Amino acid sequence: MAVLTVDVTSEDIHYPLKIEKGLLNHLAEEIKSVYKNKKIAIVTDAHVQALYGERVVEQLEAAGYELTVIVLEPGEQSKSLENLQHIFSELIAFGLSRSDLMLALGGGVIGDLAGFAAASYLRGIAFVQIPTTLLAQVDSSVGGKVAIDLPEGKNLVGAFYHPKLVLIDPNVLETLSDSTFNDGMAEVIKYGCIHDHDFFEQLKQYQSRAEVMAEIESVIADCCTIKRDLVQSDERDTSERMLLNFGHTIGHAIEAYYRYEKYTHGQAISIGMVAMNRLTEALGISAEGSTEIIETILKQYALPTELAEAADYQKILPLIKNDKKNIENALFIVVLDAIGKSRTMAAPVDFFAPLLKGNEV
Ligand SMILES: NC(=O)c1ccc[n+]([C@@H]2O[C@H](COP(=O)([O-])OP(=O)(O)OC[C@H]3O[C@@H](n4cnc5c(N)ncnc54)[C@H](O)[C@@H]3O)[C@@H](O)[C@H]2O)c1
Ligand SMILES: O=C(O)C(=O)C[C@@H](O)[C@H](O)[C@H](O)COP(=O)(O)O
Ligand SMILES: [Zn+2]
Repeated sequence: MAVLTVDVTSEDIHYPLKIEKGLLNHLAEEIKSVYKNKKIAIVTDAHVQALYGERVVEQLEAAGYELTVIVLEPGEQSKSLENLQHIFSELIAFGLSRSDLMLALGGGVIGDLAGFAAASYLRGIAFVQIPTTLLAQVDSSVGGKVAIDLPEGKNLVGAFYHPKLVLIDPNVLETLSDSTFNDGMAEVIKYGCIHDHDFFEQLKQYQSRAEVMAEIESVIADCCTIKRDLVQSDERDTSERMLLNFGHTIGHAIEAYYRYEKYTHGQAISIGMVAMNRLTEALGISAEGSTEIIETILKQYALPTELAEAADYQKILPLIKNDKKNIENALFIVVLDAIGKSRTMAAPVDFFAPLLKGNEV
């Protein structure tokens, strides 16, 4: 088992990320290591419940826990205020107290939503993340960003609230659809872009999902290590942590513009990374030819690199004003000087203007 620890010493927060094939089969002993009471509320979605719900419930019941399982509709639209209210009502009906536990079993949608419910229910209860998508195993379960979406923008209401434990079992990735696996690859590729050229080159060598899966534990550990280090140096997202937002300024606007229906998070940030780098390459900030290299690797994972409707670029731009990286009226963006080397910068007022012409830079 690979164990990484997240230490946010300024907040006295320390928790392990455990990565092991088959970890889901000895779940109860892992939960026992961080939780001594009886009641656990499991939040999951219908796909994950059908695949893994019984296995999780059987083990926890056999270990003597008293459970309730809250099952939500799969998909981004579930990361909503309505579902937050629904979860609170279920927790109250179950009589979950401040000293009890919530377990987030699912992808990034479940982790973000249940995590925010845990952060705010009774002003905060303990929670454990069991991420079941590649995206959640390499990114969303680590670092304590929890949130819901609003029609006005992604993750606009949330908190920094860390789990007590993150249990990552790569075996559960076997049941992902190709498209959901590829969503996770968009964030994996992001890590190469922002931080590690060698890692990016390694990703270029993989010819298929099976080849990635053959080395999945180290791929997950490499991504979690990059994220853990950035989170530890800037938990509240005011400096280095913002680098994790490469491609997200445009990506989040795309998701919101299409009401969280047309593009998944992974697909939207794939388009966002390419659009952002194309703009900065044209300005001479990013290395010549880097956009094409990024586009090529994203296409290897069947990720979109352009909006289906080029005219829509101009329609998504107004949503960028709601980006959380903005300071007063200044837009803050993440740019690559080269693949593997990123920084933040204040964007000039007309920075996004070329997109208004339909993505012709
Ligand atoms: N908090 C963070 O730091 C952070 C980081 C990155 C992304 N996110 C958020 O994560 C969300 C996207 O997460 P996602 O891509 O995991 O989407 P998701 O949670 O919607 O999961 C995608 C699909 O996979 C299904 N699924 C989950 N596990 C499965 C399994 N093992 N086998 C088969 N099907 C399975 C789900 O039911 C769903 O249909 C977005 O809301 C994004 O904003 C948060
Ligand atoms: O953890 C972070 O910090 C990230 O930016 C990781 C992103 O991949 C993730 O999508 C995150 O939810 C975006 O956060 P936001 O603050 O831009 O909503
Ligand atoms: Zn993301």
